[in-house]
Amino acid sequence: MYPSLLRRSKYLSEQPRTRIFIRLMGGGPRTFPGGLNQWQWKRLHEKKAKEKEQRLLDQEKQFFQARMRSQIRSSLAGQSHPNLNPDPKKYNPVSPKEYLKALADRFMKDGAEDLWSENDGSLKPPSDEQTAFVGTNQQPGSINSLLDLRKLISEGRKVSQNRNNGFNYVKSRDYSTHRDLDFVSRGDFAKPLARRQTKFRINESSSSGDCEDHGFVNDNVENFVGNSWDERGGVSNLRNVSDFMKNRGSETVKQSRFRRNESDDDDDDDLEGGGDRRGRSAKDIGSRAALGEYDMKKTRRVPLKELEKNDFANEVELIRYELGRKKFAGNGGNMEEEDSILSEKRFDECGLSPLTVKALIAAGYVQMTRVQEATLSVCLEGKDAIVKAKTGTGKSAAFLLPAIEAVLKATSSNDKPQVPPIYVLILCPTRELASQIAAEANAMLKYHDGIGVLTLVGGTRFKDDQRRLESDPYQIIVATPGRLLDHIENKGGLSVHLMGLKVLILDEADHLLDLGFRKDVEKILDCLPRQRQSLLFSATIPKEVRRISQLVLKREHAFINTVGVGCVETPAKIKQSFLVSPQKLHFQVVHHLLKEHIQQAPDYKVIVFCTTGMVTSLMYQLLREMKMNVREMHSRKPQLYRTRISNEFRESKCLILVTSDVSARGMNYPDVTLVIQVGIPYDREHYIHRLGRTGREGKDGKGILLLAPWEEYFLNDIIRDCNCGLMLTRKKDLNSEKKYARGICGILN
Ligand SMILES: Nc1ncnc2c1ncn2[C@@H]1O[C@H](COP(=O)(O)OP(=O)(O)OP(=O)(O)O)[C@@H](O)[C@H]1O
Repeated sequence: MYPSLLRRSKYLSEQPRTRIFIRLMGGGPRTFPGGLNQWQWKRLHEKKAKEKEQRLLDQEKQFFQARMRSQIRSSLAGQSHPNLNPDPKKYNPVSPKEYLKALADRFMKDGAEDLWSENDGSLKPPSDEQTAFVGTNQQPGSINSLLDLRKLISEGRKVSQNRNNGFNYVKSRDYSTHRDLDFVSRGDFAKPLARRQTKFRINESSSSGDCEDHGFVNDNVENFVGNSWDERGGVSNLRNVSDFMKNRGSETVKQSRFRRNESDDDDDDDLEGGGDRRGRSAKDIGSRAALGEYDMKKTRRVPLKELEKNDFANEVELIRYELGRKKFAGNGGNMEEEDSILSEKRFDECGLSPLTVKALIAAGYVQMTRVQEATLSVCLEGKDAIVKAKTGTGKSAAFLLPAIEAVLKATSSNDKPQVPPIYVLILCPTRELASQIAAEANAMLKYHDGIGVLTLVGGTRFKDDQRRLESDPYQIIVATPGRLLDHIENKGGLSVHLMGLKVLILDEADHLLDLGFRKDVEKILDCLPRQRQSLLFSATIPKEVRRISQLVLKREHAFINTVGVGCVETPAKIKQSFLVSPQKLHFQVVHHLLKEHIQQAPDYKVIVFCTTGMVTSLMYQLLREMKMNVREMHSRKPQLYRTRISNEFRESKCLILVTSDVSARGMNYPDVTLVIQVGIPYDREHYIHRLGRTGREGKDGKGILLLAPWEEYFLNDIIRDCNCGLMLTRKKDLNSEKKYARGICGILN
């Protein structure tokens, strides 16, 4: 094919609608209905979508105008309009233009400015008062400042909706607990706002014993209180309000701020914390009141896009989850118990086969975990789903159980295919994880005869795989993408077996859809039947992955998120801290941390993550020289060695595993007491997954992130984007502690 054609087809295949079409047509059509070419077809759809949005906006406007007319009529008649606020002094109505702007905010997304027409008034700069509220460094009159203002209005509106709209209640639930302050204080953005809160949090932490076990890190926590945020340049980092707004966490601050404004006027000043607020309060600008109570619409417009539909499903799941939590709290559960991963529902209540339930009980599973409860009903119905739940909460069983049920259903049907089909394909990123999942599946199949599970992973003899595939029928395959693709491309007949596939599962889906694996996964997908159920699971699902997930999932899929929108993504019981010290001292620091931990926890089990295989190997050798009980695991080691070490570490106590990221995701080593991450993790997701090797099943755990001074910026990344934990960025010059010259440490949650 010509290069330009190649480029074109690549671009087209990235366009969801066209891609689906291409897939349906098997290879991509040259012409589209009506004799249109690809580009005309694409433009036609874009135009239609725009027109639809414009129509909806027009409808909203008409609705508003009708409301205004009825309001004017009733005021002329001397009656009070039901939608008018009874206390006009308290809630001054805004002008229709301002209202329209706020209204347009509903369509506030990329390119929404196009929806504005001259009739809506020109895009004027915000008034002085508004600018004063929004921030300080904006150029008056710049479009950016206006957009920020709009965004702010819409944020305020959302918060006011939270109070009125049942669905949005869930989103705001965390603000109403003592976690408010954790949430608000998280991140640099919070510094100018919440010095008092931070002190409060520290005191709270110490009094609840949160910080007690942090060793030398915690010794300095009290001293941190006295330091100023400005030490780290945190306040000055926020160069302007755009930065502030872009910051996801800042939305949290805004929301919390509004919420507090609405609920408790007396506390406004404390939360606003100084110079940013003049004149108008948040209530005047952002809340429902700011819209003069004209905006009484209780139900939201029907979402247009698929993603919005999924958000709705997400909201429903959140409500279910929240109701469960409330019910539990109502039954006398306290906060501590609420952190348990288990729900109240038992496995025998959800329509699983009795033999599976028997095997689960034999494995010690009686009650479901929350993620299992949330997903099982959806998955058992055969729907596609993308599921996000914290590390160590039982996601593996959540996808294995519906997979096993699908196999049972398929085998019990009367169709007897000539080639024994593979009914379930589970893809995962690492070999050890594949073996672990296969072992768990086998445990659940303990009482089912004739259902086989096969792992296809790299590092083993290809021929052995082939021999096994030929000799025995396997209904469930657990594979890493590379090896599976080898089999598919090798024309060993695997593709034929895969034609009967019923369920495809991507564990650690975000990683598998990441650039490193995506090409292989796409090739595999091309060989699978389209009529199948697809399930995607991970503890982290960034937005981009949600979008890419459309590659795998059907249009009508469920998005189940048991983490909660905007909630901390790491298990609550893991105490996280960080340490910044010169890189040349890292080895000594790790050695010291390990010695200290071994003294504190006699049954220690520690994982030390290093950035590369070579560093892992070096760290292992040094620690071994220091007579520590240590093992190493990284991709440079042969598979047999890796499997042996993995099994040994799973069974043992009093052992240290030095490893690269091959152990970062999914590995379930029980009772790991400490995770040390040496050097900057690849990204925030890696940080979360590595940390998640401890504190599993709702147990306690500790995580320490050790950074070089030039890697310190990563702290801002995890604060800003991931809500990994509360970030008390207090830090302490450890010169006095000679061991870590110029070291800096702090508590992450
Ligand atoms: N219903 C249950 N009852 C008791 N224990 C369970 C239950 N479900 C899972 N577990 C246990 O919880 C632990 C964590 O499970 P699992 O490895 O599936 O977590 P995960 O959510 O997949 O974690 P990760 O995100 O790290 O992959 C395992 O030890 C598993 O045996």
